[in-house]
Amino acid sequence: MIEILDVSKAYPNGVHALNHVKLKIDDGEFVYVIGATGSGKSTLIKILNGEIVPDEGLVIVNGTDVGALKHRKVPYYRRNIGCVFQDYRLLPTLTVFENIAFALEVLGMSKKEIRKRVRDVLELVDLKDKERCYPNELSGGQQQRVTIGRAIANRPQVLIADEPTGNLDPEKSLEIIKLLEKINETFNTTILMVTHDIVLVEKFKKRTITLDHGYVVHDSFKGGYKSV
Ligand SMILES: Nc1ncnc2c1ncn2[C@@H]1O[C@H](COP(=O)(O)OP(=O)(O)OP(=O)(O)O)[C@@H](O)[C@H]1O
Repeated sequence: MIEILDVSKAYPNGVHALNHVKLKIDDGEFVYVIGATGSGKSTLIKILNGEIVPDEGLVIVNGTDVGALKHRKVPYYRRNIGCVFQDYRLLPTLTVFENIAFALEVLGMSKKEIRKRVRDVLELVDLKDKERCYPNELSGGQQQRVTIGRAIANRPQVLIADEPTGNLDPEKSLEIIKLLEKINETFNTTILMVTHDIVLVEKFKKRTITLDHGYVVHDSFKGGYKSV
């Protein structure tokens, strides 16, 4: 479970990026985070993955007090948080197979386990026939599917996707959201997806949290809308 308890964050330039944010997200939920540019969405994600520490309040992810983590413990915490970004961030000199395998090698998995896991992941993201390709030989949608595969290869409990469809056309965006839904259903992974794509939000209805100037101004909670 993710608990964000009265979290505020201001940057040194005086911008209050988050103000008294309170949210509770259950295991296995699929949640959109929306809001205008500068409303605090990325700051919320950075606080969740331990990149920045809140000035006030607590962030508890699966029992871990993220803000209190020692610097050297953050990489271990992040093993449980898969991250996907708009700009894919694949390693250009590694094949699709190697990109996903690399994420598992650093966790110390055996070669045999890695091979099996990568094959399973490639099947899930429907890219078995592309395992020997390099990222620049793939379309944007395919690259994003590899990134998602890499992010979930070690079965994290939480997947954070920051504008995963930002560079894709509507058809490819649809594929990505369906893949995220499949991951959510197959592994019960909690998914937080930051998006500007209101068409997707309207079409694939899910709990939607709206930020405005660092405040949660709306939270549609499991179907019915509740204001905060
Ligand atoms: N490192 C930083 N230093 C100073 N101000 C920052 C920093 N990062 C973000 N901000 C400011 O904090 C506010 C929230 O930024 P944030 O990046 O969280 O918004 P966002 O909703 O993710 O925006 P976008 O949709 O454009 O990505 C903005 O006013 C932004 O200018």
